[in-house]
Amino acid sequence: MTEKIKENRKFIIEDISNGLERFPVSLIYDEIKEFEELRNIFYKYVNNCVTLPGTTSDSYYDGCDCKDDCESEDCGCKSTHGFFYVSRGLNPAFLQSTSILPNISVYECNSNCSCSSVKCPNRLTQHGVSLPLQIFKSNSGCGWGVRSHTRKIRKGEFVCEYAGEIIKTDGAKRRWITAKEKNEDNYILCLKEHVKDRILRTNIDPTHIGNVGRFINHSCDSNLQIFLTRINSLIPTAALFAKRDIEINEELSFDYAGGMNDNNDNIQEININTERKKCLCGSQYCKKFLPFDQSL
Ligand SMILES: C[S@@+](CC[C@H](N)C(=O)[O-])C[C@H]1O[C@@H](n2cnc3c(N)ncnc32)[C@H](O)[C@@H]1O
Repeated sequence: MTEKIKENRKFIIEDISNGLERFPVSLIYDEIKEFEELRNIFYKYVNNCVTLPGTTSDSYYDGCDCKDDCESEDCGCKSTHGFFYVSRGLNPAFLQSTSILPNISVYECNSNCSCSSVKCPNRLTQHGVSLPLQIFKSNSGCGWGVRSHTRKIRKGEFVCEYAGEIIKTDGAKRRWITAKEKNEDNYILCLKEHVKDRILRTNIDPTHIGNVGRFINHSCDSNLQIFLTRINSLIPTAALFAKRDIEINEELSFDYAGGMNDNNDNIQEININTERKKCLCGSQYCKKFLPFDQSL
């Protein structure tokens, strides 16, 4: 990892992903101490989630047998699961339809498909970061944050996934309690999908092992939205897409609750019981506290 001193006396790591992402992910900071503190906690960059024993999913879904790179409506993946992408981004219709974690999953073409892994338009998040993302100290008081520092992001564009260790729920509970006891930040994202009468739960912990998504802060009026995508595994990927056009250097954010409404009437009570963290997003729609998963 190369570290340079810039003229304005800020330090920059040119690519914290060490070449794992298609685009370098830079990290800019003012004091060596800040980077050393980060490295004591976050010690491994990965570009996809890593599974621990007991959390793997061996089942695959079938692929398509397209020879035309999935142009035709007969594509097995499209006709079975639907088609969500246009112009190398998420169809804006899906972004407008809901602000909550939608009860749909995007199925991308996968290693069982015969289409081109490069040209097929039904392969997007699997290519990883395609934007000049930069990790920086946010002005909001929320610690590190993420922005796109040399180009705008257009509505529907894929930004990055929220990658980390996939852990079981009892492990997530243990880790959450330990972090709370040590007064450390919580990074665990719990995804819940309602499938028939069951809730499928996926816990992602990027505290120590993760990607750039780990540095994205919460906002009650966010510019990114989570969608679940599935590629080569039934374990979903938490993919972050732009909800609207985003300016250069505008801080990126997503709703940690996936937009699911907290019951505001109970917020004070919950705060007393669980010591929820105050939200610093500064939006006019701010719900005052960070979302909290009560099952942890
Ligand atoms: C996924 S991390 C985001 C990156 C984090 N800022 C960092 O410095 O590593 C989540 C943590 O960031 C902080 N955070 C994120 N959004 C926040 C917000 N709107 N208000 C206050 N703290 C926030 C909280 O400490 C939270 O546990």
